[in-house]
Amino acid sequence: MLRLADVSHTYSDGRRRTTVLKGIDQDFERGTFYTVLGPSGSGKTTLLALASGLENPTRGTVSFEGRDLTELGLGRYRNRHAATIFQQYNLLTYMTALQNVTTAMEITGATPPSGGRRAHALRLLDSLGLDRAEATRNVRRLSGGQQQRVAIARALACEVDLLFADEPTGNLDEDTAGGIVEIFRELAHEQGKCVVVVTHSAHLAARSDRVLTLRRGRLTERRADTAGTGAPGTGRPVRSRKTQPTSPRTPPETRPTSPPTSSGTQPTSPPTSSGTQPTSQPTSSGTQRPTPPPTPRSSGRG
Ligand SMILES: Nc1ncnc2c1ncn2[C@@H]1O[C@H](COP(=O)(O)OP(=O)(O)OP(=O)(O)O)[C@@H](O)[C@H]1O
Repeated sequence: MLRLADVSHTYSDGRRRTTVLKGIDQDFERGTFYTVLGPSGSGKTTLLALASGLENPTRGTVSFEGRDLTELGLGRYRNRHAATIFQQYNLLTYMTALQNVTTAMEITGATPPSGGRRAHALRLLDSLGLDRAEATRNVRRLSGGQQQRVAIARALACEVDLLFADEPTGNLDEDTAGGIVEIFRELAHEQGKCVVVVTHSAHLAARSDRVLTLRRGRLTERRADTAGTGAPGTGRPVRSRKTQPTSPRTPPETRPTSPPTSSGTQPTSPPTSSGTQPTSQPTSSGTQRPTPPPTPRSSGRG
């Protein structure tokens, strides 16, 4: 589905050049939940930025279903196929949860399967455990875990095949984080999405199908028997055997250990193409990653 072929990435900072990723070859498949581990500064966020179409690699190709993203167009790819959930959610804090979701649908031109955008957004939020009162509340008055679920609903509303998340449980308590991880598993195993999550959490990695580790610019895969849920020794994803329907499900309504901070809710700008991406993304070095401007669809999904 998504292929990184001989991908390298070098940042140039004045006269200094830092090669963060070195010749990465990796396929990401449908119906699979991946986690990417690695020490701080190893390039996990950079890898996510390239895979999610926020940036082009300085060498190599990223292709979606056989088409190079530069040929497909990064904006088009993000609009139609990939959504990113950021650690700080990047919600629009002057809006309700519902408005955050419907605005993303408007920007990306996502067409709801039935009913209007509002009804679809309410259904999505409900399936993630946010009732109507919570859905119509300003997002600043929601807990960290609820805001995270709004960010997930917003990504899902754009009906993409690929879901990327950067440290999605970093600010959450154990129960809430566990609920979010189960949502990722269901999205992969029951809705056939490809979910790629960057994390420092060994617990989260243990719930994923395939665990990739980034170290010194190289990506390696840990055997599934040490990852927790994969078939022992095969490294292959394990499909969920659950029989109950996906929706509605209700993740735990616990609050984060620390209250949501303003940084967890302050967007730097309105959502762009996928409805989930800010115009710039802070990096570990404190600099801003440039991201392209929004490219709204002219018509329905194609
Ligand atoms: N825009 C940039 N310009 C220059 N260097 C950058 C830029 N963005 C990131 N880097 C550098 O690239 C390296 C990898 O950064 P990245 O954010 O991808 O790492 P990470 O593994 O996600 O780190 P963390 O786990 O701390 O979030 C770091 O050394 C960082 O300083």
